[in-house]
Amino acid sequence: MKTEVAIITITKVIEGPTMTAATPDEVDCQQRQLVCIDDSGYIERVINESDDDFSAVKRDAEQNDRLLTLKSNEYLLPGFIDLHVHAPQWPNAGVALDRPLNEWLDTYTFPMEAKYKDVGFAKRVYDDLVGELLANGTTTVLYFGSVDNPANLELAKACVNHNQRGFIGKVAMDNPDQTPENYRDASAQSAVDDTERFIQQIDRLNQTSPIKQTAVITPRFVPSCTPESLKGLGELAKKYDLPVQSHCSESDWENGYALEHYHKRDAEVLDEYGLLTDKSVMAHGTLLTQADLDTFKARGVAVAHCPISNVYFGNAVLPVSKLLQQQVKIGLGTDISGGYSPSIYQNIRQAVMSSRMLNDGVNSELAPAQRGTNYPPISAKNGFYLATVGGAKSLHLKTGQIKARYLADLQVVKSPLKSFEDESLDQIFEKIMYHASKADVKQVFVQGRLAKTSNN
Ligand SMILES: O=c1[nH]c(=O)c2nc[nH]c2[nH]1
Repeated sequence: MKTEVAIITITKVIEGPTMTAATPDEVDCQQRQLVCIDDSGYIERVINESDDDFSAVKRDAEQNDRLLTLKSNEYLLPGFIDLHVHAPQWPNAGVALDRPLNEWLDTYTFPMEAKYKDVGFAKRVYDDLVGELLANGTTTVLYFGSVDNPANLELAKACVNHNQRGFIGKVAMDNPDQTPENYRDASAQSAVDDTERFIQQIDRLNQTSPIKQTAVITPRFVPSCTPESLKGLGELAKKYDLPVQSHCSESDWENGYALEHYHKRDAEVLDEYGLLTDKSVMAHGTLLTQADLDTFKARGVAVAHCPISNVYFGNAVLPVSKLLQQQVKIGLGTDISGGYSPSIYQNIRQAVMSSRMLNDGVNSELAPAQRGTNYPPISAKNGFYLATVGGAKSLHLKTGQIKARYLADLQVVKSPLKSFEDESLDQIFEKIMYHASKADVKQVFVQGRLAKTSNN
């Protein structure tokens, strides 16, 4: 019997220095590699300068016009994965962050999200947002949409048009006590039915889109849902084996709501309704207890750490090093617009800074030994790991690293600062983490497809 041999065609070869997380604490930096990308958008091989066929592969790519050689101050990194974005809140980025969470939601956020009944408005905002996130080096995003499906479908189409991998949720919020009349699901049943309809719409969209989009079961959070919608959504998650996203233990007010209304922690409520699975991503978690973390670990639930947003609404600092040490899945999220910045670089920096304050403590009236906590601060390398490998593991994606058989989700980044003397790749890596902005992200590839380019 003849065995079929799949013929792999290399469509692009990128030559240059690479930086990819190897472990939470180590970044593998290489001075010169060839990253060979195949026609299905996967990295087929990574070739070192010392490998026998380095020159031959480079020559062949050059002759066939497939070689991209990075400029002398450019570096190839994996694209970032943003685990928490509220797409409809993009026009509000940076607005009213001094208000408490419940007031911010009622006064600014829900009224903005209600505007997405206007599909034309949705189209304009989502086109801009998806382009902006890609321009910042973000290749995969876990999005909260809004209540209204026509707008959510526009978000999915914007991802397809811009070549971004989107995980997108129709937001379910049917509790009349905690949601405004003009912006809520009419009933628990309609919240569940509309979620199922959105799953089918995404399936249809995927039949013609090269980069697949994924529908996500999205109960907004315990306060805005009724037990009936939580139950129905848990059943849908099981029926379709889909990812789930929500907010969990995100602030004193929200934490208190579950305790007062259910006499349970919100993690327990979500778990009871089948919403904590190994495909669940829970945003914030600043107030998770050890028992909650044990549940997350047992179920395989991931935390979307949103360090900028947590400064405003979190009421505490998430002990990232504790989660890493306990091997609870964790990645990074910008939380537009609870977080004002669409840049994962900025969130890496804030994650490091918040962790240092958690370790040191903040009250100068206390003696040093009483002031802080025992959770070690995290490093820029830890932050980079969360933004790449952590996100990929949370979404079960083979991406986030520059490795054979991984998706070619990549960003070309220019070193933001001049070098005045010889610097190690490790030093350059740290300077990129601390200084890079959108202007330094020169090209972005998602599944091998060019999604951003800039000529300067
Ligand atoms: O930061 C947040 N942004 C939101 O939109 C939201 N909804 C519930 N809880 C939330 N937290």
